[in-house]
Amino acid sequence: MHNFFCLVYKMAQGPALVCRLLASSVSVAHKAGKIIRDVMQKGDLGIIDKGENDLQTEADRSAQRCIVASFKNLYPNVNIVAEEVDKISQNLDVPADWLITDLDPKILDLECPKSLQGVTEDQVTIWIDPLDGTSEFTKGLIDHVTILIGVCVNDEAVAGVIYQPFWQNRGRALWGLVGSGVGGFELKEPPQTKKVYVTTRSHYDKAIEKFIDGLKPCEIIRVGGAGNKVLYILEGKAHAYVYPSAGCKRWDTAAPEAVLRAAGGELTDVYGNKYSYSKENEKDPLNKYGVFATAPSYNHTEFMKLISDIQSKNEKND
Ligand SMILES: Nc1ncnc2c1ncn2[C@@H]1O[C@H](COP(=O)(O)O)[C@@H](O)[C@H]1OP(=O)(O)O
Ligand SMILES: [Mg+2]
Ligand SMILES: [Mg+2]
Ligand SMILES: [Mg+2]
Repeated sequence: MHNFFCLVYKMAQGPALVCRLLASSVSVAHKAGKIIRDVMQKGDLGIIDKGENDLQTEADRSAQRCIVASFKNLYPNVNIVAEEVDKISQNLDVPADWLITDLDPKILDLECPKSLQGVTEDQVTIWIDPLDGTSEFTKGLIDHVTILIGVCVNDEAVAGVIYQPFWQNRGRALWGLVGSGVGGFELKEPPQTKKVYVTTRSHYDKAIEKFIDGLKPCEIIRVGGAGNKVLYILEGKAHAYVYPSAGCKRWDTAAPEAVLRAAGGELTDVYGNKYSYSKENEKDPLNKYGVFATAPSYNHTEFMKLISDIQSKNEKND
């Protein structure tokens, strides 16, 4: 009888906030993906260099405006942190059809994990990377590009969407909800015969090369984007993502971490510690101690021991 009243109460309340946020993320990502494809098709990318090897395009700016305006409209009390901070990207006066109010019905049907059912707007921070893999985007390597929307509760990334705008020319949304599962793709295990690691394409340097060399014998794949590299793990093309350097920010890892963790994998810094996704990190969003992510079947603690050994060896030789 008690369960019956719980069910009636839940139905009266509607889907939990975290599920609504994830459902919005999927719907908004589809629109932002279309915006990115349209910019690419027009051909005028409007490239700006924000720093050293740190590009931004019209697609980054417009996708961010669409995503942030849509979230602010539906969830005015949720904290939102997005990558692009210039005036144009922050202009939320967007065309009416960029304000997405749809909620993906498949996600709304999910059973929200008990621990997330009572979450309120003030506990939530959404970390948004409107276009991850900008460097690759400007070079026409469109398969590396993703849109990342990470739903975080207090410190933790609990739900997220990795959206590939150029997947089969129409795009697809891969999502995860920690404690519930993943969807939008087929989760695959990496090969058992050899270890495959995925790392940066555009931010490679001597120090990273030396670090990676310590991981031999293994295969190294170099591709762009944090979202894309986590997809390599999720789709069984790599055992781990290795980025032993500062450079990625919280918006690069929030969504990938949530999807990967929902699948049973792990993403931490070089010491095996989780990054915090609370809104306080907006002032200093840098993932200072690198990014190390592992597949569900690959023991993260053991991998981090291997990483620690490589670091010690490198320090001794320096
Ligand atoms: N040094 C850096 N400066 C700016 N962004 C970086 C840097 N290193 C990594 N990133 C961000 O992390 C993503 C993954 O890095 P990499 O491809 O080098 O492994 C990049 O696509 C970029 O995101 P974005 O493209 O959204 O600016
Ligand atoms: Mg960028
Ligand atoms: Mg990024
Ligand atoms: Mg970006």
